[in-house]
Amino acid sequence: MEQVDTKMVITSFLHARDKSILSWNRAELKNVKVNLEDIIDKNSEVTKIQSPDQEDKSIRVYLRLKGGVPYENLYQINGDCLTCKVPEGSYSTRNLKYGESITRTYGFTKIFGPDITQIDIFNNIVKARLLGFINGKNSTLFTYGASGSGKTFTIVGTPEEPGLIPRALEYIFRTLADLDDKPKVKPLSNGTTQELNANLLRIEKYNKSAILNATLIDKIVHVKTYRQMQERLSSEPVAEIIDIPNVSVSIWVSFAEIYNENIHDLLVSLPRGKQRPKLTLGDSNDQIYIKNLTSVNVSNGLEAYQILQFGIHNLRYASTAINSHSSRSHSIFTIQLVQTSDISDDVHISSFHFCDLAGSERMKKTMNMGDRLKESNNINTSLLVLGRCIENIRCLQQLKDKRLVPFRESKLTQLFKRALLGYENIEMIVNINPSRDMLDETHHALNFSAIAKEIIIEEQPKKPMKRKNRFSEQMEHKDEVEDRETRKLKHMVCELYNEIEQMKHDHQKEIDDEKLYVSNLYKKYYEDKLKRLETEKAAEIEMLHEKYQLELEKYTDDSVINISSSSNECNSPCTDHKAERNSSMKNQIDKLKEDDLLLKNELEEMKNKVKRFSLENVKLQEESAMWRQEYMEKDTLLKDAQLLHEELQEELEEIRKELKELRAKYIWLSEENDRTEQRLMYQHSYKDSHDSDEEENTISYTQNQSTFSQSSIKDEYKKFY
Ligand SMILES: Nc1ncnc2c1ncn2[C@@H]1O[C@H](COP(=O)(O)OP(=O)(O)OP(=O)(O)O)[C@@H](O)[C@H]1O
Repeated sequence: MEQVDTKMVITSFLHARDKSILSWNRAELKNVKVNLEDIIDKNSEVTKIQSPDQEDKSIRVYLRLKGGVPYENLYQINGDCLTCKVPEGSYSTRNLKYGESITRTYGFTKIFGPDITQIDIFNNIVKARLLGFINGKNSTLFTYGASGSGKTFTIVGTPEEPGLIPRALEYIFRTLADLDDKPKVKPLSNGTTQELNANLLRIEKYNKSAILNATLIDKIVHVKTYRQMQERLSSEPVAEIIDIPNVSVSIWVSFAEIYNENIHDLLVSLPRGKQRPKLTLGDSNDQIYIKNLTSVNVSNGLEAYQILQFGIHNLRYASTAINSHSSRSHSIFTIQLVQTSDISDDVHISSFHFCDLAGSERMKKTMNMGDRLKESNNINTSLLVLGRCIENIRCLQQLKDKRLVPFRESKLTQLFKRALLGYENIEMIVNINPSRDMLDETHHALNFSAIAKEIIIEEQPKKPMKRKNRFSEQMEHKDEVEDRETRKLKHMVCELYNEIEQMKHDHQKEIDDEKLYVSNLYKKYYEDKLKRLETEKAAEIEMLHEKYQLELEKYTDDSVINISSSSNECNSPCTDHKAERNSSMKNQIDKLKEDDLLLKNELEEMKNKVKRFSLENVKLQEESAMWRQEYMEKDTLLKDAQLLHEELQEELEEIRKELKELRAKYIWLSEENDRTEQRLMYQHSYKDSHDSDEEENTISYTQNQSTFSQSSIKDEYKKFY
């Protein structure tokens, strides 16, 4: 029996919180070293099996057992219950007396055994939620489990076995046939929307194509993989096509990761070596959101798949002793559905979050050091905070025990506060690796699921969100908007300049490539010529060879006849001469044979060379076609960018003109004001110098003058306009 180092196990689950997680003035919690195991032990009733009625109201928690690993005699599945036998020596039996063992039964919404396929998981867990999502409801799906238990496999999958996100995207695009590829509004991360005019739409498209064309090689691979995946998925039952009358629908996706308690945007293309900037959290009406998170409008499954792959490429993975490709961060992929009414100002946004949690892990098993160790601490701590939040919510809801839920102690729990409190649909897939080696981790995950399943969810009403009146919105944020717009415009102009520079560079490269292409054409022409010559030469050699062969045969026959006829004769003076001639002829024939062999070898070499050249040529032609296509795309982009640039310049010019006019008006009005004041001063001094009986006349005169001057100002002002 394997002896477990208890001390090591405790620290593995409950390592002290990393200082980076805490605010500088917040004290470390005292009970941070309490394990979920202890919570379970104290509240043994949490493992109770729920009635179907309770089941409907609480968080749906599913269990998936990893496939392809030895399934030992530790687990027993009875319907939706899993009975787990914990052998002696395990960390989970640390409080038991010698010889005792524990058996605990856990209830789940559904259990998926090791043979279950990805499509079964999708049909049972996500499909119904997607219909709710299309109907305007928010949903969140978590995958929880130890490192290497199959969370990423479940949520992303492989091209051969696509996971929940690619399937959900494909389902949405197959279900919503009429998508708006020119959306009227964009969902902002704070829950509000931004109206999209032609310019902003163009910027959106430009940003998207920057992601789609990030690297040509990846693009080709992703397009090919997607086509294969789509072919596979197309054999699965087709979803009913939903057409919502008088409503325009658009799909937006975003992708973020929480790594070492820092939030990063995964859909930003950065120059090589540049660090991904950290994003902060914002709070709008008690809804926590990630500020400035990129949201990309996607019009079809292929675009969505490419963007998903772009984000995955930016995710942090590392090799640990447990999983050679272990996610080191929590990743959150969000699909947003924006529905805008064609007949009113109504906008409704629904979100579906897929949250792939980083795997909980034991330091001893992962053998992590340095950066990996810090990552592990942060991962385990944020999962611990998640566990504590869930436990406290359960106590609040069921035992009416007033407890503070420590949402603020990790970014993950802050972000999903509403979902965890039961205000949104929430599903949890607990992945376990049923091998004996992972027993403690599995036990831990099962206990976590038992608490999570107790949380009660509330009915989610669909609230249409009224778009703000454009004028009032502008008045409210006039200064802020102006400021932001100017900054945005400046930034855009800079970016466009950079882009134009980049495109010039690319253009030059294209020209070089074209040159290469032309030189290849010449090369091919000369190669063909060479080939022709070689064939002709080979035929000539062949002919010569045959001729020599004939001559040789003829000569040999003659010589043999001559030699045999003369053998009986006496030694004539010409016998020696003939023998000499014979041997010289033989030498010549041998030499000719050698030459022939050499020529044959040369010919063979030539043939190989030609074969190689033609293969290279085909390759070069393919590359050239690819480059030409890319060039054409870039050219269109450049033209678009130039058009946008010109339009922006015109807009800027108009703004400058307006400002100039306003400044002239202002100067004219202030001068006019000075003149009126001078006139009035003059009239006052005139009044003082006259006696009282003239006073009334003066006043009326002054009033007349003043009225005159005011009306003349008005006239002039009208004239000015
Ligand atoms: N049900 C399954 N069937 C076949 N292979 C699986 C299954 N689940 C997981 N795997 C394989 O096991 C390996 C580890 O899985 P995966 O990366 O999904 O684990 P993880 O829980 O996300 O780990 P980490 O938290 O370390 O990122 C992968 O190679 C994956 O393909």
